[in-house]
Amino acid sequence: MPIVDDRSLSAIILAGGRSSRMGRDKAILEIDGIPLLLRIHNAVADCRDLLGDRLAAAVYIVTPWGQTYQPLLPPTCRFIPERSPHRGPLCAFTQALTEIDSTWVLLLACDLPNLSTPIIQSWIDGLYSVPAQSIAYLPKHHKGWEPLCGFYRQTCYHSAIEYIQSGGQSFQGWLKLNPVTELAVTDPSCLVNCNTPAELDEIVTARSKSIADADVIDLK
Ligand SMILES: Nc1nc2c(ncn2[C@@H]2O[C@H](COP(=O)(O)OP(=O)(O)OP(=O)(O)O)[C@@H](O)[C@H]2O)c(=O)[nH]1
Ligand SMILES: [Mg+2]
Repeated sequence: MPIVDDRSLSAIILAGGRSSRMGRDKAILEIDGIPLLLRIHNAVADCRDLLGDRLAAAVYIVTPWGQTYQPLLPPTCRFIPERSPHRGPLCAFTQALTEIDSTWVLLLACDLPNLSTPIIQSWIDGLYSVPAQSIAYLPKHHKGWEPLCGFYRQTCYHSAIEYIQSGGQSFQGWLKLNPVTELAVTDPSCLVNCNTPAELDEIVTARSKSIADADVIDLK
């Protein structure tokens, strides 16, 4: 696919995991009545820099279960049916890259309930100062990169496919072989993802508490 615009950006949301730790499909779990997949879709779809006037083609969901998720999402959202389900996030991402023609891709997991449009927008603002040799712009945590909540150049496809063809499967392993620029995150709670029922409870409790605290401040 030709690369159309040096500053263009689209988004890929991965929603093909087994949710084995959660015990039920995470993508459709609701927080405040909104399924996690729709939440993350809306957070990114509302960003002003997302492919500009080609917004309709800007958000892609990679999943084997498009028919289940389609009714939950706006009709502008595009689905990429997974050719080989359950081969893991790196394979799903690499397949999706073949359908993307923007220079940059924001890759997101479906279970990031605290990520909001202003946060993503502020990250996008830093994107264009990333050195040309970096294949990605990602937050860091103590164990390595946060691969499912950050930006990749579309051209990383070549290195990803080479890594997969040599038997690699892990994002961390692939990223170690490539230059990556750190995306500095001021509040790490925006990266929280929910893998287990206990983590989901914790997130829901923290959100209710912050709403209650905000109400108290309002009343003062
Ligand atoms: N399309 C696609 N997405 C995947 C695949 N494996 C994981 N994901 C997604 O990658 C993101 C992060 O994965 P996890 O949080 O580990 O989710 P998971 O694999 O469903 O959960 P566990 O089975 O508990 O590990 C989630 O959005 C998953 O839906 C895959 O093979 N294909
Ligand atoms: Mg997760």
